[in-house]
Amino acid sequence: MALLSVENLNIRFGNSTAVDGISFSINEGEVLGLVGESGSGKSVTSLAILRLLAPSAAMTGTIHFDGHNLLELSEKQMRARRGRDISMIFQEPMTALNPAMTIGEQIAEAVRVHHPKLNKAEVKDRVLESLNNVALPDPTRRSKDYPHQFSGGQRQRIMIAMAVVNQPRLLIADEPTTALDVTVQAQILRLLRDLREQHGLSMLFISHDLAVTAQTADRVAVMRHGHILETNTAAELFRAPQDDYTRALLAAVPTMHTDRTRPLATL
Ligand SMILES: Nc1ncnc2c1ncn2[C@@H]1O[C@H](COP(=O)(O)OP(=O)(O)OP(=O)(O)O)[C@@H](O)[C@H]1O
Repeated sequence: MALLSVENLNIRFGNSTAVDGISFSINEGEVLGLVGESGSGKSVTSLAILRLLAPSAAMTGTIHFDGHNLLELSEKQMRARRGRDISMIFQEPMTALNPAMTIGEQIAEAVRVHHPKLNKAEVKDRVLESLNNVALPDPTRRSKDYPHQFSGGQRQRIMIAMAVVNQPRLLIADEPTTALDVTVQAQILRLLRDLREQHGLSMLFISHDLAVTAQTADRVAVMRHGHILETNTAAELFRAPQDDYTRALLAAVPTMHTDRTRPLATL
């Protein structure tokens, strides 16, 4: 059975439709990529899963997670799931991190919200373990530092540590590497792959970049103007794209295997 199953999800803001009857599912341990241009409805979809959209958003359809329709849960029931069963990371870690608190305190707070009975030493152990999991160097000392004392890539690691500290079953990663330079981007993608391998984390990986998505996801859903145009394994999508828009996205992907000695027309 799918861990997450979105069926016929429709999201409107007043008269404008942001998401128009989309369906997709994520199996246990699977990474689904959601790829599409700006404004296609990717972020709105992820916020709907966490029930974090403004009350002005009108939603129909179902979002089943672990057997429950999230759209029918009370706010209290949803709060118990956010950050514990389902976590999210964003493009810009500074929006998720509090600049006035040390990173250790912030991750500890994320632990205590869902595990109020743990004592101080147990919380501290979990904080250091999560910083170890994301390979932040010297976690004991650095947990006492503030967000601005880290590089962009380190901040992204810290946000990931905070997102996975309670061992969620689903991680929603919304453009997690877009703001990073290419080398750091590759390191963060590797980290996400490692976390998935080591902890069986399921993931919804959102990006406008098909190449990055294909490196990370098992299956990819291509989204445009609030619709999902096609969903396929990353390999099949590259081999035999079904939709013109997917073909256009693929044409924009630089290939490592291009033989530059051949004239362009024969490629
Ligand atoms: N609070 C809101 N009120 C009204 N319209 C909104 C609101 N949030 C999003 N939208 C609209 O919903 C549509 C989908 O936006 P969304 O942010 O999901 O796109 P996206 O694919 O994530 O793009 P980006 O990569 O730029 O974040 C857009 O047309 C956007 O203007």
